[in-house]
Amino acid sequence: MSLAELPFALLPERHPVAAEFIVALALPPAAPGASVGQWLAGLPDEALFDAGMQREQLLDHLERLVAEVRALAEATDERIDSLTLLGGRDKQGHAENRELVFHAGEIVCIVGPTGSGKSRLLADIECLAQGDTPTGRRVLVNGAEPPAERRYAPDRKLVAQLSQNMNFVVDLSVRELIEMHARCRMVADPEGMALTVIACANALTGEKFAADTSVTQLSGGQTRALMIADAALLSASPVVLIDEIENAGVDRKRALDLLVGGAKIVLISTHDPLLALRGARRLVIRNGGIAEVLDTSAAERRNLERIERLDATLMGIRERLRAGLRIEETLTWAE
Ligand SMILES: Nc1ncnc2c1ncn2[C@@H]1O[C@H](COP(=O)(O)OP(=O)(O)OP(=O)(O)O)[C@@H](O)[C@H]1O
Repeated sequence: MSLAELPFALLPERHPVAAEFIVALALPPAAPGASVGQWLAGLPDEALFDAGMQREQLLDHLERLVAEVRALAEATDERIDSLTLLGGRDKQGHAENRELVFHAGEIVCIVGPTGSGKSRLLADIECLAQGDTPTGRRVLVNGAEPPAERRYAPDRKLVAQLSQNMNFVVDLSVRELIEMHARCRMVADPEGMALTVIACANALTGEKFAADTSVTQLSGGQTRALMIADAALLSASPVVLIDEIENAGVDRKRALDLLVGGAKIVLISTHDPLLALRGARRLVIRNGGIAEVLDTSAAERRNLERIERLDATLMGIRERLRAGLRIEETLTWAE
């Protein structure tokens, strides 16, 4: 059925963006039972004049809007089961000689000294490098070279990157911002989704915030928590890259659980043992190249449990300091 034949009453359900466009132009709704074409034919000239549109142009506009929305939905719904990283060369030009495959639901950590090339590796994945970055690495999607439009069209990005700083250029409430994102993603219930994302973000951070808080008033930790919850629940990107989440006042364990729950590939650059040992494996970067790939061993997993207990004790001390209490008892680390 063409758009002109569609009953006008079905427009909000079938093509919500087109329905919103009509509301935004302040055009009057159709008589009961009318199709979109009949509505268009019956629109008073002055309403069209006020909207700055001609009759034929309006149908053309609506049809293009519907087609674009459909193309966008098809592009972002494509499943990513794996990313393959084909090695390039380190800063000295030595070949990496590696082929690594990352699967959906996997956490991969990237460790290495300052300046060794961790961010470069994330950037190679972000731009789906094809031998055209300083490292010469290549990235395959589901085992094949990604088409060029994948790399360059911003609305078809596979990768959501959570960077260290997030500056908001608009002054919206948290609820408005996330609802806006949900609408762009064509989520069925944007209001409900916004509340879910906010509740999740609040579960990740010690300092809770209200839905009506302005985004510019969020602390660093709150912003981070919001971006993580948004990336986990609302982002269509099947790959999430994180450049450090330590020291941001975020519950890192929960954040990772949330992110991998959505069958995403999570790559995280970190020196935090809590995060580095939670991944199935970690890439050791030296001198711009992947020097080693370490699978997390059984002994390391056992140590992770100890480190988690240590971290819980430290968090408890932090909470007490925050509450203005003294820390005077002799501290012991229970095993
Ligand atoms: N294989 C490579 N060939 C050439 N240049 C490289 C290579 N890998 C990294 N570099 C360059 O080295 C510099 C440092 O790399 P990068 O910023 O990725 O380090 P980092 O490990 O993230 O550092 P930090 O921990 O301080 O954030 C960058 O300019 C980067 O482009």
